[in-house]
Amino acid sequence: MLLCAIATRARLLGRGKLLLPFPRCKGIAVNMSSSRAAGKRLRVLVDMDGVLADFEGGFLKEYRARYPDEPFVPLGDRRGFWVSTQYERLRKDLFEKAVSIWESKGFFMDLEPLPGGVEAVKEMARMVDTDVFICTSPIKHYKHCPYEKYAWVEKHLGPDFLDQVILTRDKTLIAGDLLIDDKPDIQGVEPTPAWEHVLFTACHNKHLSVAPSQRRLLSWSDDWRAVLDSKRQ
Ligand SMILES: Cc1cn([C@H]2C[C@H](OP(=O)(O)O)[C@@H](CO)O2)c(=O)[nH]c1=O
Ligand SMILES: [Mg+2]
Repeated sequence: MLLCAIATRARLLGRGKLLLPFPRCKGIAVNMSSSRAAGKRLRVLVDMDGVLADFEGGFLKEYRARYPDEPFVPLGDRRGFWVSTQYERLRKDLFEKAVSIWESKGFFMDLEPLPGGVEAVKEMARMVDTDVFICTSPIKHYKHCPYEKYAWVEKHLGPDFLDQVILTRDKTLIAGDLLIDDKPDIQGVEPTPAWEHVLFTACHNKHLSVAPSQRRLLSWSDDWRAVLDSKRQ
């Protein structure tokens, strides 16, 4: 109630900031950035690995360079989200070899952008009434990955985009209208996340039949603009 009263009396400033009109509150900006508070802004959460950055391609290239004599899984034969699980099935000790690749310095930093992803995110960010966040999970071996994820965003999307990075191991806690993510099952402590999960097609999930209610984006050439528009009021 009080917040409502404050909000109605406040002057709206640019992107979701309210400047209180009361003399004693002069100059105090209250963050009203949530799409709910602003009324009609769309909030899009975009995953990083497998959606913007080519984790699978980068992994296979590095694995083959480091272990040229070991068996490997061609991208066309990938099944299941976790690379290490499939490698372990191939031969038990390949689990550790696979893990050693993404725990190495430079792995996340050097991932190539997936076609069209960076351009799509930049375009989304320019759309009216649209907020875009990169929502990505760091691996638990934290020595390089969190730093390199930020560095990747700075390199490919620019330093201003660093404000849009959300690092979390539990994406169900993040509120948004859409989550574009290549992981088929996104679970966490929140049983009913705010977002609709749009499954981004990747080599490991393309054979899965998804629930009729779940939407897919086949690639960044697919009609992601229509998916966003469908969520606007
Ligand atoms: C181990 C592993 C991680 N990842 C990605 C997912 C997470 O990033 P993202 O949330 O950006 O998709 C990150 C940590 O698990 O690495 C895979 O995509 N496949 C894997 O097999
Ligand atoms: Mg991913």
